[in-house]
Amino acid sequence: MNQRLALGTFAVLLAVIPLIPGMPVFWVTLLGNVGLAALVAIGLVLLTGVGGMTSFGQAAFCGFGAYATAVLTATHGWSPWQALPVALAVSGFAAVVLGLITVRLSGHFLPLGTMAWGLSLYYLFGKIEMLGRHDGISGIPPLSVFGISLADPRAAHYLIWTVVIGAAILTTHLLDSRIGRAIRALRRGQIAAESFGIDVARTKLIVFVYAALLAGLSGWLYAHVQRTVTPAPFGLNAGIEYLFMAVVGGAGQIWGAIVGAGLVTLLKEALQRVVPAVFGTSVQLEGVVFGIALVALLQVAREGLWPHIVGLLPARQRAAPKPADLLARRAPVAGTDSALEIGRGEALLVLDQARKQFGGLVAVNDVSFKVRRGEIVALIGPNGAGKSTTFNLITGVAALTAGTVRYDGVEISGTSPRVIARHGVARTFQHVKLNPDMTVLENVALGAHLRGRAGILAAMLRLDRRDEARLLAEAAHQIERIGLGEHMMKPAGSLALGQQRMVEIARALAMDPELLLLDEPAAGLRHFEKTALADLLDRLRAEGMSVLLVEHDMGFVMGLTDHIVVLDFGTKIAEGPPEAIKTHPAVLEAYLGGAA
Ligand SMILES: Nc1ncnc2c1ncn2[C@@H]1O[C@H](COP(=O)(O)OP(=O)(O)OP(=O)(O)O)[C@@H](O)[C@H]1O
Repeated sequence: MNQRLALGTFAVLLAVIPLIPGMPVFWVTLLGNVGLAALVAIGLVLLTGVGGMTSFGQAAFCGFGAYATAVLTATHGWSPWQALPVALAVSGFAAVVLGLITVRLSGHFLPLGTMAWGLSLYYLFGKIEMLGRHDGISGIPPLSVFGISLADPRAAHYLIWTVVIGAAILTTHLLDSRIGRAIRALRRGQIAAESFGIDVARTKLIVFVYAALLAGLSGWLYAHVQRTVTPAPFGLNAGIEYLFMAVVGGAGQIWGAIVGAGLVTLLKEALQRVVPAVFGTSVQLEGVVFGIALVALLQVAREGLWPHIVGLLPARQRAAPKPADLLARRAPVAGTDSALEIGRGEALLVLDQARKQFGGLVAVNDVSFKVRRGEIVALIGPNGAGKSTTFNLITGVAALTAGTVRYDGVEISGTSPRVIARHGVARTFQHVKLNPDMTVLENVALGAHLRGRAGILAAMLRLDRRDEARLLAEAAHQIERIGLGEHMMKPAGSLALGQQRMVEIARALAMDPELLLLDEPAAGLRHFEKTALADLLDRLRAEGMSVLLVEHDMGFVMGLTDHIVVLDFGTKIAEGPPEAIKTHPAVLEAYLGGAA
């Protein structure tokens, strides 16, 4: 039984349950509640488990959806289906407003921020006259589909679960796409993601709104199933429960959200029956036992339940794409290699009196140099000389205190890493910044992000497959190029450090850059790997690419580069061809001190 069959079996079970003779309506209603909660939890998995943004306030978005449809249908006589787009728009708009404020928060301020609006919106719902204050709104009409009323929970069950399974499938598709990779990069590799042209703030907002829309949809369904809304189900407590569902199911697992929703809902229900029977009704211990049970569960299954469930299923039948198949789909990139030939020898990158101060420390002291087209330039100097800071000034990671950086005649100082990436500047990092849980192929495909077009809707509806195949083919080509083809489908975190550095180079090449910035590319590489890297850079230069590298391995630098710039204490002390630098007195003094 493969996973698709498992899903099919699950769907059939769901379809059959209401038809079982004698099945109490109560159980069908409970299953519907699981579905409604699962819808919110799917959004939370994307937001928290995948995107790394913890939200305690998700229940409030259910409230927006539920109250919007309650007002429109119960008070103004709209049909539920007419009210649906408005309910979603209200939830989405609230998410944009709250998201613009919240997603920029980092660390513990983000969850605290979500708690703050979770609490305040709950009180707001209970204060507004139009929303019926704490009594809420009743008399909400039931849903009907093609004239069939869904007032009976058994009928509503089918709609709820069709929506849940549909949402899970669409969200799974979304994650397996160009935008999905960008979302997955949010958790660990934000600086790297920006350096490859991914708009991190926008991507965070997209995820935030997506999760809120699912919550709003759940709220809309809830209102028409319950037929009455009050503030209680949309408060902070409910927000915490949704978060539990997402985490218990398996924080990064879309299908785990359904498992988590089922477990938490059923556990709560069971405890409400069992605990009073054991301890009596005078002490309300259900909440305490519920909390202890969930904490104990998370101790046993730290990654949530879904990985354990998947472990019980037979291995995934869908084979990983074969590198050769991927490569076969690679289309030649229009106007790259030949375009690089144009203007060889002209200045491409120009630093003019670039300066960076950290308080009183001058890390980069009015440094000027050029990188010409088709040239490999090395930036060398003792530890703390200012090399990485200079890289950060060029790539927009750090802002200049004074001076300018021009790229291809355009001033790029003061612009963001994303904009600089769009100019055709790709980089690697001194401390490797890969997403260890993503495969090598996916990591490298992140580098090709700007070369793809498909948006979020295309990804969800699987209309992006041609675009996706092209990006993966390009990534596969670059991985083959650096000699790591056999590792393509492994998690990047499982590779040796030297190999991870090479993967970063492949990722940078996947961007199809004109200028490649490499921060200590040979660090951690074995001798034969350094030789292979030097050969690769030599070939890239022959193709017309420009390279600026920071490197401590002098043998590597002297044998490869055309031009060397030497920094010491932030100041340029020499520049010239390798032969001149080897014997330059100031360089010998800086590296060897008085012994020179
Ligand atoms: N964010 C920062 N805040 C304060 N000081 C910093 C910051 N970043 C770098 N520095 C300081 O600036 C100086 C230059 O650091 P930088 O990392 O650019 O040197 P480097 O030549 O790359 O060194 P290494 O070869 O050891 O990586 C150092 O004195 C460093 O401590």
